[in-house]
Amino acid sequence: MRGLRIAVPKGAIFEDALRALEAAGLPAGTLRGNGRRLFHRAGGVEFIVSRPSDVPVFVEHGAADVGVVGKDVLEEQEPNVMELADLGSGACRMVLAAPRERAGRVRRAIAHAEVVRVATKFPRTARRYFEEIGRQAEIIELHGSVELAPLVGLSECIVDLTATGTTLRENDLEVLDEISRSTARLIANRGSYRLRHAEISSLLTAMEGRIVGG
Ligand SMILES: Nc1ncnc2c1ncn2[C@@H]1O[C@H](COP(=O)(O)OP(=O)(O)OP(=O)(O)O)[C@@H](O)[C@H]1O
Ligand SMILES: O=P(O)(O)OC[C@H]1O[C@H](OP(=O)(O)OP(=O)(O)O)[C@H](O)[C@@H]1O
Repeated sequence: MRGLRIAVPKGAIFEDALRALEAAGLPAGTLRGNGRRLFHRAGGVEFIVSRPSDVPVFVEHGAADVGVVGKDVLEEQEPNVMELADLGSGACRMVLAAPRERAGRVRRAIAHAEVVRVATKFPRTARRYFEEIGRQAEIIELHGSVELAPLVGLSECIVDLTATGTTLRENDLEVLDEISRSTARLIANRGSYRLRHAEISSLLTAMEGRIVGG
């Protein structure tokens, strides 16, 4: 049987994921400075490096046994995987935001149940939020730089992640509402969790000892 295969997301939580895996005794450091290489085998385990939003896809289909992914992505995709642990890192908030000088107008439009245009990388999360508050929205899906949309009239507001607040501030956007909070999670394929139970639970135990706030 091949070694346990672990999906690591590139981007914002790449470095924290490597640190958590290294702290659990895995040779994840091999992924650092390894250029464009996406598949690594080291110390009896395998690592794949994917786009953050693709981690649950690899794990759900069993192409990876476990993976690290933001809770925001799990809430958006609702993949059929097991969520094993909150790693505490990658803390950010999913918010509704609008241009500062038009924030009042957008607030009133939502309060009066007018249809507002919302740009987002998280269409299901945005739709669910507007359903929960009983308001209507036209969702415009983007794949990045969402903050740009209300600045050029593509939308009136956005649903996006904020961490330090720098991106919102530099684009003169203001938070209207907090939708949820997110941190990085360790997830597992359901079949792998049964078949590789010993390996996955010892990884979980080793990682849990190092979890931020755990
Ligand atoms: N500024 C941030 N600070 C801390 N964590 C963040 C920040 N932005 C996003 N995250 C967390 O890191 C995860 C990956 O975000 P990142 O911005 O690297 O990927 P992405 O470009 O959105 O992914 P994809 O390419 O799959 O669309 C997010 O799902 C979220 O959980
Ligand atoms: O509050 P801050 O610390 O500024 O971080 C928030 C930004 O980080 C993420 O963007 P990312 O860098 O992934 O770029 P993207 O716009 O392409 O998603 C997120 O989508 C925000 O744009």
